[in-house]
Amino acid sequence: MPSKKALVRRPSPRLAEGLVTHVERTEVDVDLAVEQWEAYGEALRDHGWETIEVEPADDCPDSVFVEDTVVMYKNVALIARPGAESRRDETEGIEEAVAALGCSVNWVWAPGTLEGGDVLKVGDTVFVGRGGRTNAAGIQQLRAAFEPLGARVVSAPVSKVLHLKSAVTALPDGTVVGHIPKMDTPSLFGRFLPVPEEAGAHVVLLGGDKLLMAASAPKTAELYSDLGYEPVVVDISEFEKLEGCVTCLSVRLRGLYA
Ligand SMILES: NC(=O)NCCC[C@H](N)C(=O)O
Repeated sequence: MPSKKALVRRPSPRLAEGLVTHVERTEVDVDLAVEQWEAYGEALRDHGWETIEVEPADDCPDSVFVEDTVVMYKNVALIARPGAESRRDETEGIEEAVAALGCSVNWVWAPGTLEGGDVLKVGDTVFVGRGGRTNAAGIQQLRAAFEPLGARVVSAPVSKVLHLKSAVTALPDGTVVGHIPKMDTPSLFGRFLPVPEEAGAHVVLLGGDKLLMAASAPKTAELYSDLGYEPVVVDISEFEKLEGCVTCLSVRLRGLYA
């Protein structure tokens, strides 16, 4: 039976200093963010996930966005090399966490940059966004790490949003969902469903028909319900102010041998 473990990382007290690139900076309520983070973890646990806290990285304002620090494929963890220099120190704690779980560990090396938010896995296809945070060398290294394990790596331009997964994720049947105004190349994704809200494009697959998604996408939640899915809604407003979404607050591990 596949493991259902999820890595999460407690928000830094410096969260409000987190990076913003494609949105205007607005004030972040750090206490509220911590409450929202607790509720997010609760939602994972309520649906059978064991949450594992990565050692906090309090000097790194964006460290709560743990997804960006590692990419998992089967039992192999590829430690990212964030394109944002202020995020580079975040990877130390994640290395320890994945090694402790018995993963085989690989690294992205300079001049490569890669952030986990740019990587979308749909079965054995691994889409990787080439944009502000992930460069061509990073993509080549991802290919070298995962193609020998059976992955097919497909690269996609990303210019309108922070990461590939700020624009697209996928439903349990592999249909890619995205908000077209934020996408560079909708035709790249094969079976594709457009959704009416940007945050509606972000789903975390909790298992079965359950989709974890943000409260800021009510029309898309209705669309998913109509299609037979069960949205599990969490409010992540304070993270959205920093261009975070539901996907970036955890790393789900399903391919562990343990
Ligand atoms: N995977 C993600 O969507 N990560 C969000 C990162 C937001 C953070 N403020 C950053 O700019 O790096």
